Amino acid sequence: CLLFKNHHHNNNNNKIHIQNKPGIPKGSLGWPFLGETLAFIASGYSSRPVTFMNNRKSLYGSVFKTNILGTPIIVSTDSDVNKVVLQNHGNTFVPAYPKSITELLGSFSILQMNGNFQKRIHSIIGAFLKSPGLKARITTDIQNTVKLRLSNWNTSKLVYVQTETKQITFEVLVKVLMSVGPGEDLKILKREFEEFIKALICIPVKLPGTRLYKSLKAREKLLKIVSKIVEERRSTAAEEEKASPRDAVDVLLQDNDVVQGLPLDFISSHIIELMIPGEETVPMAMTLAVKFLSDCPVALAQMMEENMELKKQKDDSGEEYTWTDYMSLLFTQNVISETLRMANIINGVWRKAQKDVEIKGYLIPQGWCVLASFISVHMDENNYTNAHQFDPWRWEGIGSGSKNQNFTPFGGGQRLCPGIELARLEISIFLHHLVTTYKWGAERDEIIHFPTVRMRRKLPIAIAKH
Ligand code: HEM
Repeated sequence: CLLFKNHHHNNNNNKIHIQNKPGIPKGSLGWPFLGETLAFIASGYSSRPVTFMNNRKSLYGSVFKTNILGTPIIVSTDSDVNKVVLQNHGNTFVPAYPKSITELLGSFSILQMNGNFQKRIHSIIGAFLKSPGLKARITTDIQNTVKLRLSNWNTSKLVYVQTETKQITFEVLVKVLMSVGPGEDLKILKREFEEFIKALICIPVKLPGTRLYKSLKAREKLLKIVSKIVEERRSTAAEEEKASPRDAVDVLLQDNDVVQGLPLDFISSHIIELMIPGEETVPMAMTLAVKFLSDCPVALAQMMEENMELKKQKDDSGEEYTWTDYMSLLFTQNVISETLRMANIINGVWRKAQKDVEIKGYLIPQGWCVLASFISVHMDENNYTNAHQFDPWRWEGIGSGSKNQNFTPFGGGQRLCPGIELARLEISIFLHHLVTTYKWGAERDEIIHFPTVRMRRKLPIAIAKH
């Protein structure tokens, strides 16, 4: 990314060494401007992205300071400290992402909102995503999308798992958010959305031709399409339809009518911003599950057996699958937990302290950013024996409850991901139909962790029908 290359020549030998105030975590802020960004990125491109954190943890302790992506920041690799940051009693911590992310999100994005507004949006979206009505409907929708996509796979060609899962999850996402089905609108939304998020970590300059400029342009186009949908909905929605919302547009319109009276543009931008957390995360979890299973035939065999059993039962009885059918596949759920632990799709969350806070003897001074590093906790040998090994059996009898502070792929506390159940359902449905329809062999590929988690070659697999 340009940000880092451009300033390379500014390097000189003046490494910054800030004197430690008592209690401020130890650590090095690295070079002027660049800080320790290069080491951080290099680690993100290696097969052990946690190395950056581990090296500093062994030098300075489990909470340390550094300077990455243009931000001096205190990093916590300690799950007790992370818990306090996530719980955020007294609203001490506000979200604080690098500048290009905040530019793109817009100030009303739930990911950067604070206080009552965030709580309100969080609770209505969470309530909708967890409602039994949505669960029943969306289970069928997801199944149809997955089955149709899988049936189009060609056994004589390589299948790129990352591309396929992105298509599936995008379709599900726009269905949940705005009830758009397959067709021209979906294609345009996908194209513009992909353009929009490309700049999530890049140079924060809005000149024509730059990544951010292009992305903000794409955002304008998206806003137009979504606003049209929202407007049509508002003018046609009958009272009874509003009573049980069909999608996030209904939910926000309903809420808007009751309390806010905000312009429709606000609702449309909320919808776009709600696409961000669900768009990359779910397909990457699916893709990495396929990757880890390909590398662990014993786990794949056990998972296949469990899923074949359910399929047979359904075929024999002629009954429809329900949400709970998928959730009752215990080994498959363990595979998903283990995938999320190792994948670290969201490797941590960024916050800024609004006042001085002391946690476990570490001072986080007012105005400092904090990165609660999930990857460090998930890959810590003290929490998980052979942490770099894919071992779904380690979850047997433990489960993946939200009380486990050493397992936070969905964050926690005040901002715990409201899409948690939907995400697990989507992954379960995809894996069920994949393993009961096809056998496969994966080609060599590598996981890259920066700026976001992805496969270098989009994970090509050769498939054969059972
Ligand atoms: C495997 C998939 C997913 C992972 C790993 C994931 C992870 C996360 C994490 C770690 C957070 C907390 C961010 C923070 O504390 O700043 C979060 C928040 C959020 N997620 Fe997810 N997510 C996933 C899927 C989804 C889906 C499918 C949706 C919805 C369609 C969704 C919607 C949200 C929203 C709206 C927030 C913001 C909540 C708030 O700030 O109040 N996520 N997610």
